[in-house]
Amino acid sequence: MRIDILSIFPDYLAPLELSLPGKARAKGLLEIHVHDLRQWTHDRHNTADDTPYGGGAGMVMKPEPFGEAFDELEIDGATVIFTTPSGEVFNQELARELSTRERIVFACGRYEGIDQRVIDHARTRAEVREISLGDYVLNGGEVAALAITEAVVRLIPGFMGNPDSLVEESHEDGLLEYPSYTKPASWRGLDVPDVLLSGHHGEIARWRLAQSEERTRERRPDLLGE
Ligand SMILES: Nc1nc2cc(Br)ccc2s1
Repeated sequence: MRIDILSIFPDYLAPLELSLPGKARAKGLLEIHVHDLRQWTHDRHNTADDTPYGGGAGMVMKPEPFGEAFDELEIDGATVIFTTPSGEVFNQELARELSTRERIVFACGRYEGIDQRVIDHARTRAEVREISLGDYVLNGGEVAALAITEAVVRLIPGFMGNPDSLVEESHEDGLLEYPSYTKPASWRGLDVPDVLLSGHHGEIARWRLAQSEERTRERRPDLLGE
């Protein structure tokens, strides 16, 4: 998978140089390229935004820099993700879907958003998804691009050292994950549940499922359709 990220704050994406995606890069599974959108501006001030037609507060990101970036990056056939508070809310199902893509290009919005014609133009040459992290508003799309990238790349086959660790995660089976414990068996007067020390794998599996169902019902009844 190749990921390109367009932002006026490229340093914000620096965490992508850390270990998680770096391992995949080393294995040849993943390429990540972060681009400063201002390299496609040509005025003295490297202007990437302007006032909105129709008036209103705030600024809108200009279409020309994105258009030139799309041309140079040759986005045709890629999946272009616009991170935006008005997008579909990201979830594990969407992460799984995106992990199958060969090429993802993120266009990170700032200010009041990106000129609509950028999205409309992108749809003529690529798969476009408009994605939000949740029902809250950030100051820009970079944090969303970081989160989506991490959730997606860890699902790329061969990326995680132990693929089994992907199976029993929260949201993988529509439930929240059961509580986990490790040594010591007793800590500050708190003991590990006996069933986990029993060696009875069937009982352990039943206990873990019951814990997942109880935790999901308490914290996320929406995941159970309740
Ligand atoms: N939840 C989200 N908020 C925002 C805000 C901006 Br500005 C750009 C993208 C996103 S995704």
